Amino acid sequence: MTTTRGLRERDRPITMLTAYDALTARIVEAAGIDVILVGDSMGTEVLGYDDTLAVTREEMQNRTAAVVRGTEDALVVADMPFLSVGVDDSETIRNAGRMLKEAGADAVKLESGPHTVEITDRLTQLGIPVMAHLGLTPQHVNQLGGYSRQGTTTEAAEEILSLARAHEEAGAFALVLEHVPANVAGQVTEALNIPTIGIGGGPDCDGQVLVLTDVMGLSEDQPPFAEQFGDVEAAMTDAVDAYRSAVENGEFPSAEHSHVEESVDDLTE
Ligand SMILES: Nc1nc(=O)c2c([nH]1)NC[C@@H]1CN(c3ccc(C(=O)N[C@@H](CCC(=O)O)C(=O)O)cc3)CN21
Ligand SMILES: CC(C)C(=O)C(=O)O
Ligand SMILES: [Mg+2]
Repeated sequence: MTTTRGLRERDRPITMLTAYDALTARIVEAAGIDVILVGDSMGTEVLGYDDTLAVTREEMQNRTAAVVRGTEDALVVADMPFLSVGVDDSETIRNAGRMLKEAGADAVKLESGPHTVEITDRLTQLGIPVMAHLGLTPQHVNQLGGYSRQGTTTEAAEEILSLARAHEEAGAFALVLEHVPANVAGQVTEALNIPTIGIGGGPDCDGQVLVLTDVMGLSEDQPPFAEQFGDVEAAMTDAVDAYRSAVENGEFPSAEHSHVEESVDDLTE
């Protein structure tokens, strides 16, 4: 079993992948992934929203509970959705605490910035492990104007490094680095003791994370840093199409899927 402490002691890259329900969590755990992130990417990937901002705490908590039910002992991290963190501290603590207490998550992830240093410290002290997240933070899409690469100047990279140090100091157990240059992610990784987990951050992070639907070939828009490792959409389409045509052709259900009960008389006599 992977623990938030044990993550640091791996001798190979950490693997993290998103899952959004018991079904996908069961598959991801069985495939040997170290950490399951119930990402707020759920909003665009399975709930049909245009971005992640509309996702609610209830939705994230319900899906986190489903992921926990679908796994045996995977390390499950619940992503805190837009405005479930930061409005005020007691609300943030309650929202994060419910992910552990009610949904059974092992840790929470917050999209980080200067405003999350203190709350990361507070949550950690209360016993809620925090995964930090710097670089591209998609909940800031309205300020960023898109999902562009972050930390592309020395000044911007220094800001990421300084926030990374501050969150490590505040007690974060790991740091996601999203869509930053590989040399920036590499230097941040070098400077920290906690593990970094990159998504679009190059090979020098301590681990990697991707969105499950990108990996499986089930997403409508794939970021440039993602890789499609399978074509599950084609497999699902084939199965649905085969079912539809078998029903339309009268091939399904066949005798083996049907049962005739001889003891029932002709009902129209
Ligand atoms: N399927 C999926 N995969 C993800 O990795 C992901 C999501 N959804 N939703 C939430 C965020 C959004 N992410 C994204 C989405 C798009 C780009 C992208 O296309 N970037 C281009 C265009 C940048 C621009 O808008 O200016 C790039 O060249 O950087 C990057 C990250 C990463 N996350
Ligand atoms: C891409 C990962 C890091 C994430 O935050 C998500 O899936 O919501
Ligand atoms: Mg997220």
